[in-house]
Amino acid sequence: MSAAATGRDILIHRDKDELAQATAARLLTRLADAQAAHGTASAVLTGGRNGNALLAAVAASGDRDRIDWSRLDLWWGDERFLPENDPERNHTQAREALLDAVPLDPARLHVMPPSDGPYAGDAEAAAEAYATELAAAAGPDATARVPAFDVLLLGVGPDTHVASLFPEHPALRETERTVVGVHGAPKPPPTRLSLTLPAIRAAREVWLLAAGEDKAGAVACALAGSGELQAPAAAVCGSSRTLWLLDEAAASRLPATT
Ligand SMILES: O=C1O[C@H](COP(=O)(O)O)[C@@H](O)[C@H](O)[C@H]1O
Repeated sequence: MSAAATGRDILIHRDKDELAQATAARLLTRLADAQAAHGTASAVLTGGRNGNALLAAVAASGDRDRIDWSRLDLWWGDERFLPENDPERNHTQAREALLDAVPLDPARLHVMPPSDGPYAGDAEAAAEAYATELAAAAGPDATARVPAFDVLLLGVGPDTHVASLFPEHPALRETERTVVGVHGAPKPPPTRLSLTLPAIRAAREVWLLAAGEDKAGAVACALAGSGELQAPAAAVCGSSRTLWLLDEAAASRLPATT
């Protein structure tokens, strides 16, 4: 299913700070609604500049305790395969931005394995372990081998990558596995773990974040209907909603009719 198949919404905020604050408010509302509807909520986090800015805005929000943090499952869309606590790991950066400041249930915090843990340098084994954890949480009735996440966040890279799915990379062609080891990534570090397109598309809502001039070409290219292999951001969608959250600089090359 392509992103075009489910349609998409595009919201443009003035600048990166307004984008982060408005998205934090939107995320807290979405998760509070999910907890009201089915007791728990689930979100998939993204790293990178916009992902970290969003988490910092949640941390600073006066509304952050509108959600019950102990009934929130947090997953990762991708991770840089580095030693535990490495400052370049997405999880390390998220801890600093938000996670250490809120009362999460450690059993609901689903961290992708580091490179120095039990999988010692074996990204494939680490990916398989995370896929097993996802499948266990999906439950026996799930149509996919991952939970139907309430919100899955994706930062859009300047080359249109999302999670650790890079243009023309073989990981983009994966149709069976839900998590893969990514080797030879063009952005450091070269070895990463990533959800695959089928796992991402199982989410109820997929939100793509992009701020800044350096993202304008990627946003225009993905929203112009580029091929999935050329522009991974064009390949993702949620089963209920696909929402692009931009600032004016990132939206500056979109045609006026978008
Ligand atoms: O390396 C990564 O990059 C992307 C985008 O990051 P940005 O700094 O260009 O916004 C991010 O979404 C991904 O999680 C991360 O591993």
